[in-house]
Amino acid sequence: MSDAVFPYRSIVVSCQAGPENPLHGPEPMALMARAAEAGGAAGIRANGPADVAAISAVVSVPVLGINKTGDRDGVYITPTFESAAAVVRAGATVVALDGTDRPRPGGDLAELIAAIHDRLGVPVMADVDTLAAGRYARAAGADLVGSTLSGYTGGEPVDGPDLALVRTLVDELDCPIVAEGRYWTRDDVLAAFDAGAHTVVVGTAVTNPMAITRRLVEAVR
Ligand SMILES: CC(=O)N[C@H](C=O)[C@@H](O)[C@H](O)[C@H](O)COP(=O)(O)O
Repeated sequence: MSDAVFPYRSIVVSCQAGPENPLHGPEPMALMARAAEAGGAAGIRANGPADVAAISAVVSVPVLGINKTGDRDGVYITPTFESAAAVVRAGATVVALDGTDRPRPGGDLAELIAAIHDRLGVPVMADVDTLAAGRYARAAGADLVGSTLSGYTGGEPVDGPDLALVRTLVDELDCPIVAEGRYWTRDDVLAAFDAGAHTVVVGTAVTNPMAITRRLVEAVR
């Protein structure tokens, strides 16, 4: 398997903190990113132009930019060309976006990906929830496909990573597959690579002390 944006079998760390998190803001996220890079992360996933700019200024690994906007019930991860352009202007060298076939504010997925390729000159990772969405996104021109949205587009909350989806995406699609979403342990990560993942993105388990603490506190209740 060739390197594609990230080296084969690498860990990318997602450095994101919402407004409810005391670590919210570009400076804490830039420190998180530096720590992740020092620990061996091959890339950083980050949300919004301010965080992407702060992180891009202090790390030398690729920054996978997203731009979350709009209603969480619909397409909110980099839904439009402008949202993608803003994170590329801020320093992202690859863009991730919602690759599902749900209605999207910016129009057709294939047109959006083509515009990002042609006008911004960066590769695109499609965040998907199912094999059908993975096929749709790859046909629309996505360079990488990730399992990011599995468990987040309806239905019951899911516990643990969706390794089955990673496996089927690897089997069915002719592009690197990124395992993302609820990876917490070394075993989780190794299982993703065993399933054929090219890269694993880990967020909460590395960069969200609030969630890590809550998990431990709840375990001993
Ligand atoms: C569904 C959605 O919006 N996922 C987001 C995508 O950028 C982030 O909130 C996640 O933290 C990221 O995918 C990493 O996943 P985890 O934090 O589980 O390791």
